[in-house]
Amino acid sequence: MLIQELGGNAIPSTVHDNVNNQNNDGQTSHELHVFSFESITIATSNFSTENKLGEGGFGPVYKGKLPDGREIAIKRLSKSSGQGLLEFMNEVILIAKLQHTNLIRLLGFCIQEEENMLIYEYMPNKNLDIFLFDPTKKYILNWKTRFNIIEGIAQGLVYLHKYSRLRIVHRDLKASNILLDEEMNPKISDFGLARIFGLKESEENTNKVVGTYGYMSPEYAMNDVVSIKTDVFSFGVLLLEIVSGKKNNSRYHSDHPLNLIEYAWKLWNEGKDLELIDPTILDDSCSLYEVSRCIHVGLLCVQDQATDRPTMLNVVFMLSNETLQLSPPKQPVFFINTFVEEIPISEIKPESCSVNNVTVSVMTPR
Ligand SMILES: Nc1ncnc2c1ncn2[C@@H]1O[C@H](COP(=O)(O)OP(=O)(O)OP(=O)(O)O)[C@@H](O)[C@H]1O
Repeated sequence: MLIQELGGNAIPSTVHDNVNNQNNDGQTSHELHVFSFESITIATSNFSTENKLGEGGFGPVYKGKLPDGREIAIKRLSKSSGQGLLEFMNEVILIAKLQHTNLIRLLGFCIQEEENMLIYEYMPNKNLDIFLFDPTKKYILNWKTRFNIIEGIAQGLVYLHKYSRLRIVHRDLKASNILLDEEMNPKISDFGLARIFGLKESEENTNKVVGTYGYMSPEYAMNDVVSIKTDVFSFGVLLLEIVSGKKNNSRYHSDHPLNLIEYAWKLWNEGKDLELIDPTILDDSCSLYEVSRCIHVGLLCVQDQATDRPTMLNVVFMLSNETLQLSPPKQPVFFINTFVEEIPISEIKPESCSVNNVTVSVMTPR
């Protein structure tokens, strides 16, 4: 991996060592820029409010413009995130090694005294959440675009789970973590929360819990068990949200307080699954067969038992191979038993979930 220094920033030698060690593992070599704080300050007009793109659980994100005209996004990690230099460097190395058309690309990093920043390629259409759940913007997402987004996310996850050499579980997959380029192609973001798995390990208990309410699988929400099937569950929720234009952490159905998963399963079981479709996608280009198959695949992904869920590779196969017979999805039990009464979030697992995009996380050193 080639590191280029922009602007003469003072980098601790361990940073160089850590990054350079990655040269030995046979990964594709590419450039990772070290940005000076000065260059970032200029690019963001001194971190002006106009350049602020938003704020996530790890701090604010700013838009910047480099002298050559390139646009960038700067994630300014809050000092209170508990992230030390080592964790930061792990994240940098991890992300920089991941290269796939459906993953956001890390261009470099900046270290200023106690403060760490990640520099990404800029995504002009921001994220999926902004379009999907906005009554005026959702029209921009026709079915063809939505299907392309679904397929892209699935491909990105297959890469993370299977082909990236490291087995990576994202753990916080959700609509706001799907960034969109100028052509509305999806790029999965936020790998700061991902965890590297040893090749032989398939799942583990972890005391570092990060995730978002509505997207967390039962075994993760209740027992902190993480595996690639945790992401499959979140992908299933995302798929149902993309098809329906509805959020999973809301209640649907007038008589019973069903969440999106329960509602989708009920409709599917009654042979009325197409009632789930967001009416805004119903035009001539919309293949109802394709939509129906997506709902079916989504329901297979959100099954309570991790072992019942397909792998992301299977998901890609199911989405692309129309003749493949799909098994019936099992009825969701977990949500009926635990969430049907509006249990206050604080009573479920206050330290490990988020509501309305505010993620609350327990961060302990690795
Ligand atoms: N590379 C990027 N290009 C354009 N916008 C971005 C980029 N990265 C992040 N953003 C935007 O910045 C905002 C904050 O993003 P961030 O990933 O920090 O938080 P989040 O995903 O909204 O929340 P959480 O931290 O809970 O996952 C979001 O609106 C996101 O769309």
